Amino acid sequence: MPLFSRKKSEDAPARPAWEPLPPPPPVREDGLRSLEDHRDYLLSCVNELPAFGQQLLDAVDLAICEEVISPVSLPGFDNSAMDGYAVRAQDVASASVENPVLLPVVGEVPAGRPAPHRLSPGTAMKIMTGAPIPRGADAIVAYEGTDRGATDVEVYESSEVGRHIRRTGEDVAAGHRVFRPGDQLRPRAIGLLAAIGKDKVLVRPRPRVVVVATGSELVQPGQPLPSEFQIFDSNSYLLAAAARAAGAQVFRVGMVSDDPQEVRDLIIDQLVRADLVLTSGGVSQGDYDVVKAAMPELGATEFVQVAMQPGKPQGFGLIGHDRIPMIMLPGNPVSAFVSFEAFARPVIRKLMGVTPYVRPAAKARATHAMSSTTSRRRLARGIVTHDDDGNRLVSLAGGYGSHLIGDLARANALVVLPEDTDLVAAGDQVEVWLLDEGL
Ligand SMILES: Nc1nc2c(c(=O)[nH]1)N[C@H]1C(S)=C(S)[C@@H](COP(=O)(O)OP(=O)(O)OC[C@H]3O[C@@H](n4cnc5c(N)ncnc54)[C@H](O)[C@@H]3O)O[C@H]1N2
Ligand code: MOO
Repeated sequence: MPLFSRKKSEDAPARPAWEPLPPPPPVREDGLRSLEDHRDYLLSCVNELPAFGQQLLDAVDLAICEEVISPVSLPGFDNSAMDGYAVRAQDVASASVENPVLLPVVGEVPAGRPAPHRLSPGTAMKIMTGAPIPRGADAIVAYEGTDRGATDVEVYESSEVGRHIRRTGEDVAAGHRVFRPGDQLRPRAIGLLAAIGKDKVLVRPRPRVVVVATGSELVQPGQPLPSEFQIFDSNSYLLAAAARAAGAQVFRVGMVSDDPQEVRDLIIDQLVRADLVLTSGGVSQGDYDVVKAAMPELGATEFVQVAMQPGKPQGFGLIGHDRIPMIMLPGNPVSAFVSFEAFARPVIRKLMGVTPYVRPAAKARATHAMSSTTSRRRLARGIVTHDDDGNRLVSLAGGYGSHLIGDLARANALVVLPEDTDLVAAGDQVEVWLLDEGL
């Protein structure tokens, strides 16, 4: 016993009283929270990132936050769809290969310039694709229907009023709304914005997502494994790649050991550049479950068990004074990925303002029996194919274990096996989350 001992409260550094998390949804009688309740709770705890003006090419795939009314018509003026001659349809009505019509060529209109003068009856004017139709002309004859003459042209085919003429506003009318807030700017949309003369748009930025893997057993890929009992860190790559595919700007920090102070120091350093922090590992019941041990000191946190397999242990927090959202995923690689799909991807999409936040569910016919787990939703790894009629079929990509990253890599879907069902029979329809496009 020391003679003098200081009071405990003086020893321990004062722990800031973090503003608590919003009230979480209640757990079920078995102590688990449903997948939907947990996902909706996380979504309710994050806000869309503020919008800012971006150059067009930096806005690809982002959600626009303004209504865009086209200030111009597209096309902006009647113009030619072909290189050829502007004529009056009635002047070439009788033209054929046997009986060509001969017209004097009275001028030329390149793209970007007006016609030199009005087209008089009985004459032709050379015209290039995109050039404005001269007043007096009402049809185009393409070069291929003529002898391409420079001073006079022999026309071998008839035309009709409007042939090869692209009309003002037939694509987009001036004053028409071309985008509304929330639309995601795919490359085609970027093309339209440029076509109506916009060089900047108001969009929500890509969320900056910091990815950290925890675990003293982890070794950086590319380095030698110091012992046969260590493993390469796959989760930080898996999660970074998935976050990038979801639209985030990713900072893969890599690995940190199971030392709580090291984890805290690293997270504090990273908060400054994060809109979201994703970690893997250290959220279960183990003696070294470092994330669970370290993070409550840095913010308001919650560790909960979700009624899903894999992905049961989950952590969430609003960290630091800026309350940066942090999703603490379980360490088993398949658990980390499935949890990313269920929770982190919707959150990233909400930060970006891109809807729907959740992947739309699809259906597929099971090609063989699949077993669920009692009271937990099973998200099995599946391979979706199509039958001859184009209907979706799904079979399992290997086993149910949450360490089977080889099977995960072969899968293109997650098969949702309900908690109230023990067995899905061959031929039954099941819900699938399609992970790749075009399935
Ligand atoms: N007594 C109990 N033990 C466990 C429970 C439980 O309820 N009671 N839950 C199990 C479930 S379910 C899961 S999921 C895991 C989650 O554990 P942690 O989040 O604490 O993860 P770790 O223990 O750190 O790692 C689990 C597993 O994954 C491997 N791992 C971790 N990080 C990586 C990485 N970056 N790259 C590749 N592999 C990684 C790690 O080596 C472990 O094998 O807990 C169960 N236990
Ligand atoms: O729930 Mo854990 O994620 O099964 O492996």
